[in-house]
Amino acid sequence: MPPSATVLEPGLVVVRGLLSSAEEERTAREAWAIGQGNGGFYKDGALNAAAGRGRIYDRAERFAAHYKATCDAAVAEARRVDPTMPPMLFTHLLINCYLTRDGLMWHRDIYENDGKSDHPVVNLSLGAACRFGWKHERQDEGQSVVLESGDVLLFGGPCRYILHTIEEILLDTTPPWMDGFEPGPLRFSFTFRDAPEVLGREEEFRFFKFSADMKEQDDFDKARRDERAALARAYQPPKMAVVPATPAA
Ligand SMILES: O=C(O)CCC(=O)C(=O)O
Ligand SMILES: [Fe+2]
Repeated sequence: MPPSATVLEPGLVVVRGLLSSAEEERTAREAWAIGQGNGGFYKDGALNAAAGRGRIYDRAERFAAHYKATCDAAVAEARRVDPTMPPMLFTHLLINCYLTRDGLMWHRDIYENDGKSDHPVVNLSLGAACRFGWKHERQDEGQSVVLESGDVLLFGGPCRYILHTIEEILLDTTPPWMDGFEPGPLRFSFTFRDAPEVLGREEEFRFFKFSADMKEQDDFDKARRDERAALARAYQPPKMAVVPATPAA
């Protein structure tokens, strides 16, 4: 099946059908295996990020070459359909493993380990589907999209700093290959990031919990509001040019 891309809005694109189901299964099994070891999804016998979620964050070179190939193919496809989507260079991978229905709270990817530019965050889903919500401002009504196994969501350019949430993991919506999956139904997300600033400092971000950092989220929102207010104050309506009517000959 050739990949197909949908532009949800400029800077926000879903690419579907990049991986075969054999590739999806292989990647999920590989991620589950990496997650059991040192530097995996667990710390002191418990999942390391939340009650139902474990995470791995490390530099790109730690992972097999097919991750970069998938990321690059998704970026190329998204840029083909959306000219506002910037390029990106994959430097770090965050793998989230969700074992319960619990998703992830509203947040913006504003931290150093998320990357500091408008280059897209590239997010591959495998296993159980999820409902992904997004909006630009806190007071906006959110929109949502279901991400299924194999879907790649990219947010960059004008959407790089959107507010987003994983509303729910749909544990009963799994691809056929997950029927035989040893730990049972679960969701993986593989988030590819262009974050050259943190190369060599991966240890600092291994157990990062953004729920503890909501002040930074609030500060970011306030800075946005202030910036928009300043732009609105500085705005001068364009002067209308008065063109004299040409007298009829
Ligand atoms: O799991 C996902 O798909 C989203 C992860 C996410 O938003 C994040 O880690 O910042
Ligand atoms: Fe995020």
